[in-house]
Amino acid sequence: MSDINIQGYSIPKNTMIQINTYTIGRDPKNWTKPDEFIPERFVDNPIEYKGQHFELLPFGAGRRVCPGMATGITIVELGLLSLLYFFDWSLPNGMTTKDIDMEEDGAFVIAKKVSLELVPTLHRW
Ligand code: HEM
Repeated sequence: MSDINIQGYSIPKNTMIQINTYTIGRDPKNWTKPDEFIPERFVDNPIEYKGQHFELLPFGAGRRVCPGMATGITIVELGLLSLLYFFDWSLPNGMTTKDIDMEEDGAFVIAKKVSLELVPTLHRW
């Protein structure tokens, strides 16, 4: 370990550095309407999540990248796919999408402040 200089910032040796991937992933320089849920933004987009594109780092990057990346993606995709395939989803008590409170809460880990409540109905083909 030694002192280093990165893009004009001098960093003494033994400094602990934390990369704020939350902020990077919401940087308007990289993303249009970064706070909006627009999954289509990833269609035909060369930026992917595997740690090679620093605009999007859900699994980190480099030597300490998440070793469970493939498992994590499989669990999320399979879980989400099952929920969407087998159930139709609606909001309770006459709520509309505009009534969903998207406020976030937390510090190191961010989550929705108010839990999302949905009503699943078994889909019939
Ligand atoms: C969608 C699911 C997951 C996400 C978003 C995720 C995200 C992350 C992130 C951001 C890191 C830190 C990477 C870094 O320091 O640059 C990490 C590390 C790690 N993840 Fe995951 N992870 C997921 C699933 C999993 C699963 C399923 C496993 C194991 C079966 C796993 C095991 C680990 C381990 C052991 C580390 C520490 C690696 C190290 O420090 O060398 N993760 N993960």
